Amino acid sequence: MTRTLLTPPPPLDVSRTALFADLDGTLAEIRPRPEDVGPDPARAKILAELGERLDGALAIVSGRSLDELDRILGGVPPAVSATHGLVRRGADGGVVSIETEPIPDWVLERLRKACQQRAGLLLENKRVSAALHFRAAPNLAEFCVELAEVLARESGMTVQPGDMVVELRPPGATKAEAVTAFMAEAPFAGRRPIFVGDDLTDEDGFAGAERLGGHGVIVGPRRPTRARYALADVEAVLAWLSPEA
Ligand SMILES: O=P(O)(O)OC[C@H]1O[C@H](O[C@H]2O[C@H](CO)[C@@H](O)[C@H](O)[C@H]2O)[C@H](O)[C@@H](O)[C@@H]1O
Repeated sequence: MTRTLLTPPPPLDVSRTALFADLDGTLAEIRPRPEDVGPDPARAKILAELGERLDGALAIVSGRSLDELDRILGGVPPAVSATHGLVRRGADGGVVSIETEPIPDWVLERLRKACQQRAGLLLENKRVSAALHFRAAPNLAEFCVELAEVLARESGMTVQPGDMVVELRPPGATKAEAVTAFMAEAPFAGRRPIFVGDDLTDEDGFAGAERLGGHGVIVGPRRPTRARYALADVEAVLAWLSPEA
């Protein structure tokens, strides 16, 4: 982990790189609510071109559900990992779900009740996990984390902290395992993994890339990090990934 000043990454070596990118805060600007993020023609063009330049070795590795990723990205690139590594779709379109049990109803009910009783909280049901968002009520951060911890103890689920959000998810796969699984398959195998992301779960992605001889690129000011390079914001990421870079 480092707190020292990190420099921007060198231009992508597209012939040898497998690129893994987070979505929110990395390829898409943070918005007040998850549903405020939608398709974007400029980003879509950059990703389509990048996928071609990398011969398909491009995957989005996100905390979003698979349906959400398809709504926002329109299936480009085809390779995605959803719900922090619990679901994965390969470059060939095959979907692998590591955990298929839906989040228990009683857990959802307790989260729903908390949202009904406190203005500003938002529940995102991702079927195998649930996110309690407090971006509109930052003063409730501690309450949300404590509630998630209680529910995790009672349900055997895991607490996943994030950017103005706390999630409950089954224990198991992380973004690191998603990177490892992609790297065992064509067209990723034999390339050097680079993972770009902004949030806490992206540290798992950075670790996964490092373990296979690659590295991480952190977006924004969050520190400490195990990433080797840094980019300031979404705009800088999209510029780095563009053919003109
Ligand atoms: O791994 P990511 O692709 O970065 O997904 C992480 C979470 O992103 C979404 O929430 C975040 O973005 C929202 C839209 O900008 C924002 O309103 C929220 O405060 C952020 O936490 C998504 O809703 C979550 O399901 C993802 O886990």
